[in-house]
Amino acid sequence: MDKIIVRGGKRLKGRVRVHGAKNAVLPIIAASILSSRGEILIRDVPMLEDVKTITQLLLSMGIRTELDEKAETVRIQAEHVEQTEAPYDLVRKMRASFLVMGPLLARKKHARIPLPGGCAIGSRPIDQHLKGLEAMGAEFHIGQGFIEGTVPDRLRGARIYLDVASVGATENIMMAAALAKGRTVIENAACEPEVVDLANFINAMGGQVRGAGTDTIRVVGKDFLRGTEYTVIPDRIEAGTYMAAAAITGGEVFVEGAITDHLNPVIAKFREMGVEMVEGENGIHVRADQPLKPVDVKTLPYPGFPTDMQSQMMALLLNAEGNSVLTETVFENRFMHVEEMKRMGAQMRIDGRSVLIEGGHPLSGAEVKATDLRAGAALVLVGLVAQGETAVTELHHIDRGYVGLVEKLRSLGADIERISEETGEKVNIQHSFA
Ligand SMILES: CC(=O)N[C@H]1[C@@H](OP(=O)(O)OP(=O)(O)OC[C@H]2O[C@@H](n3ccc(=O)[nH]c3=O)[C@H](O)[C@@H]2O)O[C@H](CO)[C@@H](O)[C@@H]1O
Ligand SMILES: C=C(OP(=O)(O)O)C(=O)O
Repeated sequence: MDKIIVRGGKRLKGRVRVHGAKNAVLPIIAASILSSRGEILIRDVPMLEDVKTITQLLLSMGIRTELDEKAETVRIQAEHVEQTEAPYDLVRKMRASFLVMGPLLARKKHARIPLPGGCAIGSRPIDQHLKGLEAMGAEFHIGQGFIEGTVPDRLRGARIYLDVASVGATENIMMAAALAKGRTVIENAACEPEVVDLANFINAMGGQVRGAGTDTIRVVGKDFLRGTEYTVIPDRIEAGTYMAAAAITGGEVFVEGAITDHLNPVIAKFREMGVEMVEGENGIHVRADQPLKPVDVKTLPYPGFPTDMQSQMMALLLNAEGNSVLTETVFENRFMHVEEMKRMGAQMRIDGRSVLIEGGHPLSGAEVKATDLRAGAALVLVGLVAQGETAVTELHHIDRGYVGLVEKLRSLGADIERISEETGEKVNIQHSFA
């Protein structure tokens, strides 16, 4: 097991490049299963553990899949899909594995996938995925920890109203609808940029998806989809994390590749806190030379403030001069990092779905554990300003979603390294990706 060691007190300065979006590339790779002709080439693929997991999943189905780490590409040839059962070992590592359900049902009329289960941030049910797919003619049977879906005839288009604007359910239904017979309408659909990216990818394969990015998506099913080349959007959450790193250290950083439109709610809150945010040609300049002001924040589905930036925002608010309230409305249990931050001197209290934060108290380094992916990044952010040394453990969470976090922060001037707990030696994660 590795840990990240960070010694606080450095002001970050420079330029950092944002990689492709994890939450866009995972559904895009899953959607490749829909293509029965030609080859798919996906560019700007972040070489993350989650990407490795989903490509292994495709390989386990007999789909030709090749990751090129240097070129940051994935090539997929899905003419033959030999296996429609997903191994538990892969699904338990990553909930997004469930995104192969829609494509498999559409393409092969069968899928058997281990139930993804709960996780650190909440129970995360899949009822909306199933409701949508059932409306299109799929039948489900649950047993022995698996969910098995079958399609007696061919999936057919349907009108589906989602009770919650779930990102994953919208994506699963959209993918299934792309090969269904007739027209599907998804109402109360999720509007996240990653949903739009998936729709664009399906269209690039010859699909017909309209309205992605609004709450009503219309899909006309096609008889087949074909190979294409596609470039994934930049990761707005990774961008937001580096924006927070600049702001928390009173630094000045150009976050290259960040798309302002995708980050509006985050940028607005940073500005309210007194951080200068200037849109550049291909990114955002962040400059923080004033004390941070406290603000209230509530997470919401897009275009609201993203839940995936909640813990990083908390790190920032701990350093604001005054009290803030941070409310989480998307997941019911996404405050696991609060106790870890308290170990570093944070003064805050959970009150139902909100956290009352008293900013401005001194923070000191401690050994803390990443309780989920974004919580891990947030603890590193606190470490950047805490006095002394912070050691962040349970790095498998961080590795799911950040390419070269340590290297990128170090290039901005942070005093940070990753060491192996067994040998005490430095680890360069970019070389440890198999
Ligand atoms: C791989 C990926 O893209 N992950 C993102 C995706 O997760 P994911 O797609 O799992 O998140 P959802 O949008 O589905 O979940 C939002 C809320 O809806 C609830 N829900 C969801 C499905 C369902 O069938 N029933 C139901 O009640 C969930 O419990 C949660 O409270 O969107 C989340 C919300 O922006 C992000 O935090 C995750 O980073
Ligand atoms: C919660 C996240 O991802 P996942 O849905 O894959 O767990 C995340 O990216 O912050």
